[in-house]
Amino acid sequence: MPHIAYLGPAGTFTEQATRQLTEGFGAELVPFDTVPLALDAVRRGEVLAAGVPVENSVEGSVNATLDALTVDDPLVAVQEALLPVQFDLLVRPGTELAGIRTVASHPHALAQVRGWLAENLPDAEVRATGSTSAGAAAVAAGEFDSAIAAPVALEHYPSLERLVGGIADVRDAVTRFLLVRRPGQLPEPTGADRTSLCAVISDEVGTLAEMLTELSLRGINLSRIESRPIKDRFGEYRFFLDFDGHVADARIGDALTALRRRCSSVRFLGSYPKADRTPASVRPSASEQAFRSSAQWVEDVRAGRLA
Ligand SMILES: O=C(O)C(=O)C[C@]1(C(=O)O)C=C[C@@H](O)C=C1
Repeated sequence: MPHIAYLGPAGTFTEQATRQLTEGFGAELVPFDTVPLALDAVRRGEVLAAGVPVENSVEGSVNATLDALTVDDPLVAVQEALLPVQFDLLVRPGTELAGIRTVASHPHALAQVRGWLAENLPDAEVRATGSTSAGAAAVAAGEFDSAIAAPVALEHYPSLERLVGGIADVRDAVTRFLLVRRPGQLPEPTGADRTSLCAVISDEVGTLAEMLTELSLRGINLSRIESRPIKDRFGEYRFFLDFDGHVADARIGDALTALRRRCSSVRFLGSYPKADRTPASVRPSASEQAFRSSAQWVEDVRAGRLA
């Protein structure tokens, strides 16, 4: 039975997403305290894959995940899931809103309920934990008065109760998760795929614009660009790009070839089916057929088959 890592303990949104991503595999899910630890277990081959959060529609990128994907041996995403997020306020029985002095949760969760906390628990001290369910576990252990947790957390902490449900400053908030593995056979192209990569470019006039032009010239839709500091040199950044298409598609392969030439370094982070299954729109000049016939034409010219 394949073992799959996730950000634990049991009852996180990541666990829920990882169950969805591995449905039908008969996988055993293994909790880790942090995303980097989960990814290291994949690198060492202790687990087959890891489910990790990458981005939230309210709070943006999960930087711990992005950073952990750029260090050590490369890993690639093979599947994507989108999960709606709303939170419960969990407490020990008998606790009332007025008696809450501390509220614990993952920083990304706390950021998504900032408005609710300001209105309902203005005097409570906010404490960051490694995950939403780590917050719930700490409340069960008596360390904090309350936790902002995933609705599924209650199943795992039966000594707690839901004081308030459906908490969210933004009603339709969504978090995006990836299933990440060691490099190997890529998922088959489906026509509705996303490719992710991370590129470091030199600090010179126009390099970012030129990198993006390589995509737009080939009609490739960029769905996300994010920069993170390179860390060991001030003022230098790595760019995370997500765009429509699969590395097996001619236009994507052609764009990656160009990026590899232009950038100081490029790390491929995977080509995988998009969770929402919306097909990529491909202009006629960027179609497989257009790439094939023009490459054939160049070959014919080189071989002297055309005048
Ligand atoms: O703590 C959890 O439950 C997680 O799965 C992490 C995480 C995140 O990193 O964004 C996942 C979804 C929610 O947006 C809040 C927290």
